[in-house]
Amino acid sequence: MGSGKSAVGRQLAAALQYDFVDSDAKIESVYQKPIREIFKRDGEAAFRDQESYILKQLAQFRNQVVSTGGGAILRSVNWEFMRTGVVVWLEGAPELFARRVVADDLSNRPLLSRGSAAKQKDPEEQYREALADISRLLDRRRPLYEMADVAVPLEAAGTGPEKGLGAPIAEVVHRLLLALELRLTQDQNLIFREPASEDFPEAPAPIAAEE
Ligand SMILES: Nc1ncnc2c1ncn2[C@@H]1O[C@H](COP(=O)(O)OP(=O)(O)O)[C@@H](O)[C@H]1O
Ligand SMILES: O=C(O)C1=C[C@@H](OP(=O)(O)O)[C@@H](O)[C@H](O)C1
Repeated sequence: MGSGKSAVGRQLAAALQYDFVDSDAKIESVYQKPIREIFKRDGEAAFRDQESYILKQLAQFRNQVVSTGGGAILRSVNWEFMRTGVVVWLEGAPELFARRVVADDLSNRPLLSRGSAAKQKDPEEQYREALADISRLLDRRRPLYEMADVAVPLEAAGTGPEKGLGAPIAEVVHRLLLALELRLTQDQNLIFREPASEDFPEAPAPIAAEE
């Protein structure tokens, strides 16, 4: 949430001459509803089913960079799909993510609980609330993010996590490519993992879109 998965993923795909797919955007186009509506009307569990279903479809393809939602790590079945590729964690401080999502668009981030009413609040208050929500999510999820194949730090050179200053997107892509190269010299198998097949575990059936 605000780590830059979409922004970095898009530039990484361009550098590699791969396709770029944002799984949240795919969910919105397949189910014809904004993510916030899916959460509001159908609930988080329905969203997670749709997310698993889309990740399973995407796992059939090669030569692509997939930017997932930040909660894709929550279901173990999703790891089977994501691990048909190399899983990257963009690792940063909650302060950095909170600053970005407040500057960006809180209204389409339903897990930032007070996001829908946030537009009326002053930026300092929005930041404090987003920071509390993101810190809580990160604390719970950190052990899952740590399962990624490659971790890329987002802090700008010379600043600590407490300052929360982010490196520019191009610098993050550069770090990612270097980390990937290093990781692949340690473990060639990462790119020779079994191709997607019919043997995949079933993704939960997504609920049908209304209307
Ligand atoms: N390295 C970066 N430096 C500055 N702004 C960034 C960087 N990465 C992302 N952003 C901005 O932060 C916001 C959230 O980025 P986004 O790619 O949507 O994150 P995510 O997909 O992880 O939720 C966007 O406005 C994006 O332009
Ligand atoms: O962290 C999460 O559980 C979620 C993150 C969102 O994606 P971003 O990480 O791109 O904001 C989106 O998938 C949904 O709101 C749930």
